[in-house]
Amino acid sequence: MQAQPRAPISPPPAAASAPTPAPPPAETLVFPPSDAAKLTSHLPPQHLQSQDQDQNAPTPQSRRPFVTLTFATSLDSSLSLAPGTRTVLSGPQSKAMTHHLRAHHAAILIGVGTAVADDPGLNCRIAGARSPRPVVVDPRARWALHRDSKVLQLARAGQGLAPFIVTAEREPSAGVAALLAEHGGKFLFVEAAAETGRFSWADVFDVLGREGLGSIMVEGGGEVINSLLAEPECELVDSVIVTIAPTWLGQGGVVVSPPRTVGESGRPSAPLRLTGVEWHPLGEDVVLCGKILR
Ligand SMILES: NC(=O)C1=CN([C@@H]2O[C@H](COP(=O)(O)OP(=O)(O)OC[C@H]3O[C@@H](n4cnc5c(N)ncnc54)[C@H](OP(=O)(O)O)[C@@H]3O)[C@@H](O)[C@H]2O)C=CC1
Ligand SMILES: Nc1nc(O)c(N)c(N[C@@H]2O[C@H](COP(=O)(O)O)[C@@H](O)[C@H]2O)n1
Repeated sequence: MQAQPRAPISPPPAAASAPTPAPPPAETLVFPPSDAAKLTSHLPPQHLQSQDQDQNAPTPQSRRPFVTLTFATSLDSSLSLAPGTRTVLSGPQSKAMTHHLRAHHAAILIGVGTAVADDPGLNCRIAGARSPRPVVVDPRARWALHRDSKVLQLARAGQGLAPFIVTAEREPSAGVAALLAEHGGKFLFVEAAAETGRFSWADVFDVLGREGLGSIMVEGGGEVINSLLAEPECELVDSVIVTIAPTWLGQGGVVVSPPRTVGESGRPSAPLRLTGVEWHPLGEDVVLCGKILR
């Protein structure tokens, strides 16, 4: 076969004079009402779905938000092929379902591992739907957010919101703080455990509740999901919605597998189970909805 002519390689623009790139072309997703109806009972109550739902309240609300744990996984429970790698698992219909969830939660939360690996947009790309507030859990403030990060490009284009970064770092980068402020985002401070450097999820959700965010969809990645599925943190999860794609990613991926528990006999026991389960086929994927059995 004849080789295709290669596109000419243009020199990279000089850093100082580089114009800010235009936001990525807007993608428009459609999630049919007949599919949306199947999810209604698994969504947060309507009054908790939008940001600042308590804006008229005299004091900031402190009630803990409704928490949905939602992610896409392979048949071998992998979120991605390897740490630091973005892997497409959802087909077009289940991707649209995820964006429907984004439209019906006040915030979308990821760990800094995902922010660094994916440079995600975290907006809702269903026409006319609102976008959630992106929240990045970044205890050491290591996410090098910059003007060209996708989430800020989308915020400038009016296609999404700037992130709130939850950190334990008392003096995060002034440059990042200024960039966040310019776009309507900010750092939120939470104390981390001295021995582990980890937050308690209750503290994270409390601080988000006080920001008026009444519902949070937690998207990942692996460490965030596994720590939230561990006892006693799993008590904070109200709804679980998992897209299962008909593919195996093989060994070495970022796997969802919470810590094992040991039963009274001393033998390993299953740590968690879902109840009230529904399975909804969407394209070639299946979407599993349920609640953690208490
Ligand atoms: N298929 C899907 O639906 C999704 C896939 N992914 C994939 O997952 C992968 C990323 O997963 P992973 O590497 O595990 O990273 P995570 O996104 O889970 O981020 C992990 C980091 O977040 C911080 N963190 C997490 N939990 C806590 C806590 N309780 N307290 C304080 N800090 C916390 C830590 O930062 P620090 O190290 O600085 O202490 C930790 O290293 C990527 O490949 C991404 O593409 C992500 C989301 C969804
Ligand atoms: N639902 C779902 N399906 C997949 O196949 C995925 N890889 C992910 N990943 C999550 O979505 C984020 C990307 O969001 P944008 O498209 O950039 O807005 C990514 O960071 C993961 O959190 N999700």
